[in-house]
Amino acid sequence: MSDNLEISRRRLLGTVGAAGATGLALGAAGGAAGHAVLGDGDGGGPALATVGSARVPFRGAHQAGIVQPAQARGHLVAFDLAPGAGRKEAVALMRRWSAAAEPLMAGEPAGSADSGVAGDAGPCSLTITFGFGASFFDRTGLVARRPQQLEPLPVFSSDQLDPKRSGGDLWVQVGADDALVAFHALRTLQREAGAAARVRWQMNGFNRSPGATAHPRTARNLMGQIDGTGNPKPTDPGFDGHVFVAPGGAQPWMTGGSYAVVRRIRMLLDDWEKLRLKDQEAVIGRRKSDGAPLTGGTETTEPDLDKLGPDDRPVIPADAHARISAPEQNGGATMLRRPFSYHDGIGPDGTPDAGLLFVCWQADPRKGFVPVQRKLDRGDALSPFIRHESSALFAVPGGPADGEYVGQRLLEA
Ligand SMILES: C=CC1=C(C)c2cc3[nH]c(cc4nc(cc5[nH]c(cc1n2)c(C)c5CCC(=O)O)C(CCC(=O)O)=C4C)c(C)c3C=C
Ligand SMILES: [Fe+2]
Repeated sequence: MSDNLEISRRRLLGTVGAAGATGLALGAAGGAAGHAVLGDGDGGGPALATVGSARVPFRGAHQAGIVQPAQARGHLVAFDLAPGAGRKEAVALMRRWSAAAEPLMAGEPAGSADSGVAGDAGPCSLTITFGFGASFFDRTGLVARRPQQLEPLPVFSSDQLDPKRSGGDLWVQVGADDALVAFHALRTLQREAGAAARVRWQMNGFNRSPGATAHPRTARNLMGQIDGTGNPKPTDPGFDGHVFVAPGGAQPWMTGGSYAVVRRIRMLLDDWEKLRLKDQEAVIGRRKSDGAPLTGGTETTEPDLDKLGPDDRPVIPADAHARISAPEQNGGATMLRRPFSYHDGIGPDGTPDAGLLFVCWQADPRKGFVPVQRKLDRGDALSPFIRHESSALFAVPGGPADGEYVGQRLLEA
């Protein structure tokens, strides 16, 4: 491998939160965390370089849709078990969902009744991830197996949460680099839910499409910022410990699993876009153009939090979002952010309902999201420009072994 290729590979590895990474990055990052992306030479399919052929395995130590780069299209859907449905119905549902998810992620029809919507497409990096909310354990009589990590998130002073779009017994995250493939997976799973579960809320998101930019740079959000730079990398020594539940915990069925915090965060774009570029950059503490810290360098340069400007004030302001949320400022609290942007239309007053479907992954939300959000809630310069509108927390079990369905170790232990 030439030096240049080596450098670009390392940079690509740093873009785990970005859509649009190449097959090289997908394979390398996935491999580090127990996943591989299949393509070229895999059964004589199309070339690895095409978006359609990238495939993420359904089985493995961890579920898919956590360490892979966030896809161009995402659907987040919470279901509630139907009245009267309990553990038996939940077992049957997870069996059906797993039986459908495995072929779909391989780019194959989900049984003979497949609608054919994704018929001409490859897997397109489709991932389907399943999680359980705290209420699932009450509904199924499994309270003794509810992890302490699922204790309700604290109420934050800036929360403006809609209960109808929060919580849920079950959660499905669908991501794909093609909108038809993503829709097809979502619709198939919704049909498979049958009478056992009903949709509680659904959120649809997007990211940059693979190949849209030649820059191997982290993706931008709808405020225009490069978002995801500080994410832990699968190649970091402590990555697995921060993101995945280690063996030997109080709930063995969660080994290899992770906890997903989901927040629908509206961006108050009319107010944000009125700010001058300099002020927007001060809110985050990074340059808008290339994501570099205000103390200089490139996107991957460490911010110098102690550096003072000519006015003797910190170059990265005390209330800058990236300063306040950094692990070093929060006793090491670390999470893997894997968001989708959303746009749900423009209100009668011309205000866009747009923002971030913030999804973050950690081995324990009490040591990841919670302390960081507590701090942001107290004095983040970004707060006047965002609004947390819904919230949910899910236990996402490890990936299924051969012959298993997702959640079997919880439901049948
Ligand atoms: C509680 C966790 C966080 C919420 C909620 C959150 C919302 C949020 N963030 C941005 C934009 C950016 N965030 C950035 C960094 C960053 N944010 C969090 C946590 C939350 N953000 C962390 C842990 C970090 C990394 C800090 C670090 O390691 O230094 C950045 C800077 C670039 C980057 O590192 O990603 C941006 C930009 C928005 C717009 C938003 C809500 C809508
Ligand atoms: Fe952030």
